[in-house]
This record gives sequence, C-alpha cells and structure tokens, in this order.
Amino acid sequence: MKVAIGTKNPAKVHAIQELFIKDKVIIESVEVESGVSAQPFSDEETAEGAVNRAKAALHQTKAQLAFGLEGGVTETDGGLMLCNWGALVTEDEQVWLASGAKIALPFDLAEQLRRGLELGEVMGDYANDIDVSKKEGAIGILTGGRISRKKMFLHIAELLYGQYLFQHSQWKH
Ligand SMILES: O=P(O)(O)OP(=O)(O)OP(=O)(O)OC[C@H]1O[C@@H](n2cnc3c(O)ncnc32)[C@H](O)[C@@H]1O
Ligand SMILES: [Mg+2]
Repeated sequence: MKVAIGTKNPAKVHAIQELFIKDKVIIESVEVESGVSAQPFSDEETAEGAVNRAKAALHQTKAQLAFGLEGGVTETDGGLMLCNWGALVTEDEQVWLASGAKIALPFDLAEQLRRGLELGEVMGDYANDIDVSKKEGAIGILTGGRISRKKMFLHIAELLYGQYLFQHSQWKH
C-alpha cells in the first residue's frame, strides 16, 4: 500500500511513519498548498487546511490513502489555544477528520499572534530556535517536553486511521 502525507515537515512526516511502523507501507511525503492562511485562526480554517493538504497529496502521488495535518490557533473562553487537525482521504474520496489536544498559549504569546505574527516565528523567538515547528513544536515547549508535536500528530493520525479501519472492518453494521 502507498500512503501519502502532504508536507515535508519532519514532525508531521515522522508521525505518519510511526503510525505504520509495523506495516509494509510506502510513505511518500510531498509539499502541497494548504489553501488557507499561513497562520490559521480557527478550528474551521485549520481543519480546512488539513483536508486541502490530504486531497492535494492524494492527487500528486496516486496513493491509496493520504494524510493532511495542519496546525493553527483558535480563540476560546479560556484564551487563544493551539489547535491541530488532521484529515485522511482515500482513493474513493472518503474523508475522515480528527483534531488534537488543545492547550492555551501564555497570554504574551497569544497577544503576539493577535497582532499578526505567526506561531512559528513567535515560538522561534521564545525558544531561541527557529526550527521549533519541525522539532518539539509549540506544544512540546509549553508542556516541558512531555507532548511533542510528533506525538500530538501521531495521536491525530491514530484517530484518523482507526476510523478508516473501523469502517473497513467486518464489525461494521
Ligand atoms: O511545512 P508545513 O507542513 O506547512 O509545517 P508548518 O510547521 O508550517 O505547520 P503548519 O503550516 O501546519 O502550521 C501553521 C502555522 O503555525 C505554526 N505552528 C503550528 N504549530 C506549531 C508548533 O507546534 N510549533 C511551532 N509553530 C507551529 C507554523 O510555523 C505555521 O506558521
Ligand atoms: Mg506551514
């Protein structure tokens, strides 16, 4: 089976590689457009980016399954929160969606995003490492290393692939 992922970001690609670690699967990562803003600012926009990435990756690679993973932020009563979404699309154009765990950004970081800066830049400054989004991510920094961006995206990927397997299992009604 061939599986595609619509990004070259190692934090995302490694999550999909780990999802299929026990399976004979060829994983192809391709750079695609998310079709949403560079810094998505709602759950809806972030989810849309994930779906666009998955569809674009499927078309570019002719894989049987394609994943799109997208990071964003969303305003809530508890402050500006990190939000992450994933989409899985299949050859026959079925789409599954899943979101990741959410945590609030510290107020000073949230204010920088509200002023128009991107999370990647803000976290780069905060952690003194421009490549944070390719490594532990904002969620990794803000959880003291307990939940890395890869781990968070792996959880989303498990939710996606689990739904796909359930629908294709003999237990379905
Ligand atoms: O190459 P791609 O797949 O685009 O990887 P990315 O790191 O840019 O990831 P997204 O486009 O999904 O993220 C949207 C924006 O939010 C930033 N971002 C999202 N999650 C992040 C995280 O955990 N740590 C740092 N930056 C993050 C990212 O840099 C972008 O500006
Ligand atoms: Mg990006």
